[in-house]
Amino acid sequence: MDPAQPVTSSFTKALPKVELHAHLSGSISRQCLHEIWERKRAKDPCFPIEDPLVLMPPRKVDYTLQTFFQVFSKLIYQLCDDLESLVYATNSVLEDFLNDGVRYLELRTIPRTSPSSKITKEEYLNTVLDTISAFKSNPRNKDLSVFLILALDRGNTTPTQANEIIDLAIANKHRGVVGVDLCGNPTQGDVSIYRDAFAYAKSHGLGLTLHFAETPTSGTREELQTLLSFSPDRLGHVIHVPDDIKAEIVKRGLGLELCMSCNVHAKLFDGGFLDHHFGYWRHEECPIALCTDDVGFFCSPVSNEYLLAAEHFGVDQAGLVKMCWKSIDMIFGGELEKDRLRRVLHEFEGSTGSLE
Ligand SMILES: CNc1ncnc2c1ncn2[C@@H]1O[C@H](COP(=O)(O)O)[C@@H](O)[C@H]1O
Repeated sequence: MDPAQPVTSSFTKALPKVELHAHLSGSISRQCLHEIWERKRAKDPCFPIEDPLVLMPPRKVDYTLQTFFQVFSKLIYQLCDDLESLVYATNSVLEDFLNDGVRYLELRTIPRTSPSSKITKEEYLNTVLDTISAFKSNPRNKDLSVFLILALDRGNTTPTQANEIIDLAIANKHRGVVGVDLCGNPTQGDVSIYRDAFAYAKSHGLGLTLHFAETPTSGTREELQTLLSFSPDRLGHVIHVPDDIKAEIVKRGLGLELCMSCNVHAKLFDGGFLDHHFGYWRHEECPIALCTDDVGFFCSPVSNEYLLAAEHFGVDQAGLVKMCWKSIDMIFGGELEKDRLRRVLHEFEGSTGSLE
């Protein structure tokens, strides 16, 4: 590898990447949503939802928190409210990550009933897991390992429901559920009510990742101290963090899932790419995985997130590869997967001359 060579999109696409922070429903491409819509429309000409390509025009990425969460309830969940559409969408998401050069994926999703209550949480989860399993068994997809994280929707999940989701996660560990997450609208809910649920998850060997300091209101010292008291393994977003809490994160060496395009386009802080806190965290010891969050909204695949790190922060080829080496330590998928990824990255390092 020659650090003097510029970082190109073919380099970041070929770079063997891990994607650790991707919400299933937010990762569905507009084209895929459109195809699901067409199928529904063919079956029922009165299907009341407008074409996703009209509701989410091709280059639109400026989804702020005011509009963002509504798109799930008013569009995506209405389209993926039956098992056939869920399978179609999940396959499409997996293929998109594979085609972007992702070699290890931890997809996350909130087990949910469909708006029309045609699906139970168990059916939802079984369908996603069956789809992942069928995808993995196809030799064409052998380069991508896929695992699942179950998420709790803060503000919309009672402690009892949280425990039920953790029960589902524990019961499906053998099928590839590796962790749990706390997500949802960061302006809602009291995170302290999930203490017991997360302790229960950890006691069964599940990894714990938390959406952390996404907005100033969810970045209060009280909330962040509560979240850190759950002993998370990784943190997502990590935007509005006071200095003493930053120091604690560094002391613990927590893995950071940073989502540049999401944070900039959703205006989760004032400023552009150059002001993104990747610029701060990249100089700390914590491992970083650049992630997409919701590529269906922000239209920046993982390879582009690595390209942005090069363009805006001057990270060279060697720097990006080093980040990928460190990000392997963050995965919840176990030592065999870590070994596999190290082999893949090693091979990549040996072959990069041909990419330049
Ligand atoms: C700004 N980024 C974000 N912050 C917080 N929560 C987010 C999110 N992006 C997505 N979600 C959460 O994930 C769900 C969609 O995926 P699943 O239906 O579970 O697969 C959304 O409803 C939201 O609760």
